[in-house]
Amino acid sequence: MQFDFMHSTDSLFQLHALWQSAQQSLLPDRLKPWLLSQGSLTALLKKRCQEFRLELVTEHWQKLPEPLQQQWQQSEGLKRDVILWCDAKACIYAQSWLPESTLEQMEPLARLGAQPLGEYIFQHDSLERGPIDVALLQAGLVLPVLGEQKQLWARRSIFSVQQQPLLVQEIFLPGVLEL
Ligand SMILES: C=C(O[C@@H]1C=C(C(=O)O)C=C[C@H]1O)C(=O)O
Repeated sequence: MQFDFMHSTDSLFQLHALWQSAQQSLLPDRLKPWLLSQGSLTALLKKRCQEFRLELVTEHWQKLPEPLQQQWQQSEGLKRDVILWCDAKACIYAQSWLPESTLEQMEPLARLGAQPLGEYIFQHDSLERGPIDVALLQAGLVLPVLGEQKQLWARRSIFSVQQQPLLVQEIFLPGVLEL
């Protein structure tokens, strides 16, 4: 299935999703291990497929969403959207926000390109992962090709690397269930 992300929402913040603690959520059994995985999702996917591929959808310097401006007391950062493919199955649509202070502290994060974000941050001893929140997103708002009827589970965490924050949001696409 070819995904048309060009019309996807610019920011998942626009979806006004109901994010809840993963620990307090009733999660589907088949996705639970993926949604609760504390380690690198990239590493987990790579173990489950022959050919892993990262598709860089967008990487733009822009205003942070209002909630992140408040939380991080910064106004701008890098928004990075990728699709993680496993054996030609689209598995994860990830949208990450990296504020200016984080990029100043770790310059390679500003030029990851096709290198998975996880491969960089999980090699740092200073990496800390905040709690995982989950939400059930109206897929049609993110993936029009899936139509309104589909709902997709998503998770998000705020990481800290060398005491600098970044937000990672991951939407689990139907391909994950085929692995
Ligand atoms: C945070 C990770 O990085 C993965 C890769 C991403 C990227 O390259 O932008 C974003 C989110 C993750 O799916 C991870 O591997 O857990």
